Amino acid sequence: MGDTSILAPSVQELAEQGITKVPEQYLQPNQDSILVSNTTSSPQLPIIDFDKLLCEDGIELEKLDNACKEWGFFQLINHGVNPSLVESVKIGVQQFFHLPMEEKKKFWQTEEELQGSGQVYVALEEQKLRWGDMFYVKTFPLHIRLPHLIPCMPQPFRDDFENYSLELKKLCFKIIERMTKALKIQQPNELLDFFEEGDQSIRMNYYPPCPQPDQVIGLNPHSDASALTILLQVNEMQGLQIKKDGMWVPINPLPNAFVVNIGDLLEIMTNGIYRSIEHRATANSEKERISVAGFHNIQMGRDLGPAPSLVTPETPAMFKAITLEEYVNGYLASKIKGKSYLDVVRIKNDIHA
Ligand SMILES: O=C(O)CCC(=O)C(=O)O
Ligand SMILES: [Fe+2]
Repeated sequence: MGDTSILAPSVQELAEQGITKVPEQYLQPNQDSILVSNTTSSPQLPIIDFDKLLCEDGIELEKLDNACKEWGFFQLINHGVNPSLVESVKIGVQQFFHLPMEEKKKFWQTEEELQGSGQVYVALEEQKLRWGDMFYVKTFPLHIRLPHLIPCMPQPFRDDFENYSLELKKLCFKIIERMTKALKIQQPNELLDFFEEGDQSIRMNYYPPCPQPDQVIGLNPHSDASALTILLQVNEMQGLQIKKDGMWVPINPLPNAFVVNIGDLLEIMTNGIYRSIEHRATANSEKERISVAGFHNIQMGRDLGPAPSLVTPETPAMFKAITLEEYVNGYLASKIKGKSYLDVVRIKNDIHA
C-alpha cells in the first residue's frame, strides 16, 4: 500500500519482565475517561438470537435492525458455529501468544509488511504505543495468503484457525442476508454482491496485565474499516468499551456469543442507516486479555458507495462514491484514529449532515 510502519517492541515481553512502572511511550495522560459504570443503570448491548432470525422471526429481525441503527453492535447467540471449534480456537490462540519468543519472531511484522505479529500500525516514531500486541493476517481470498504466516502456524491450531475463518465468512454472509431483509432491500443480492469471494482478515489481540492500567490504552478508540466484524472474546476478562451517546459503555461478553459490529464500509453501503461505532480496549492489572476480530470486507476493485435502493429522493446519498483502494489508503493515512476518515467521505451540508 506504499505505507510503511515503524516496528514496535512486544508489550507482552515487556510485561513479562515484571515492571512496576510503565515506560513513557505507553503513557496516555489525556485519556477520555467518561464512563458508564457497570451498574444496572448502564444501557445493555442488544442480544440477537440467530436461530430465531433463521426461522424468519419478525420481532427478532426488528431487534437486529434497531441494534444496527442505534448501537452498531450486538451480541449474537445461537450463531451456529460449532462450539467445540470455538473452544479449540480459544485454546490455540492462548498457546500461540505463549510460544517462545524465537518461534513468534518468525511471524513478526516487517517495515513493509503489516501482516504478522506486532503492533497495530505505528506510523510515526513519536506516536504513543498501545498496551497490546497483535497478530494480523489476511485470510481470504485464499490466493493472498502469505506463505510464512498461516502455513507456518503450529498444528492443530493452524487447521482450527482455517476452519474457524471459513465458518466466520459463512456466518458473515448469513448475517448480511438478514440485514438485507431488515433494511427491506427487495433485491436479495444487492449487499451480498459487494462481498462476492469474501475478503476477510483476522486480528488476534493480546493485552498483557499492566501495572498502571488507567494510564495506558489497549487499543485506541477507532471504528473498524471493515464492513462487518465478528469478534470473539477469548477469556473472561473485560476490556471492550463502545461509545454510546457520548459515553464509554463496557461490554460484558456472554459465553458462547460473538460480539458483532458494523464497520465503516457497511455504514457507507447502508447510506448511514447502520452505524459504525467507535470502540476501544482498556487494560487491566490482573490478567492477560485476548480477543479475536474477524474483519469482513468488500471485494477489492469494487466501487464503494450507498446501495442504490437505499438512495431515494427522500434519503439522498450521504457518502461520496469512491474506490475501495482510495478508501483503504485514506484510512491508513488517517492513522486509525476515531471516525475521522468516514467523515472525509461523508457528504456535508445536506439535510442529514
Ligand atoms: O479487544 C477487543 O475486544 C476489541 C478489538 C477490536 O476492536 C479490533 O480488533 O478492532
Ligand atoms: Fe475494532
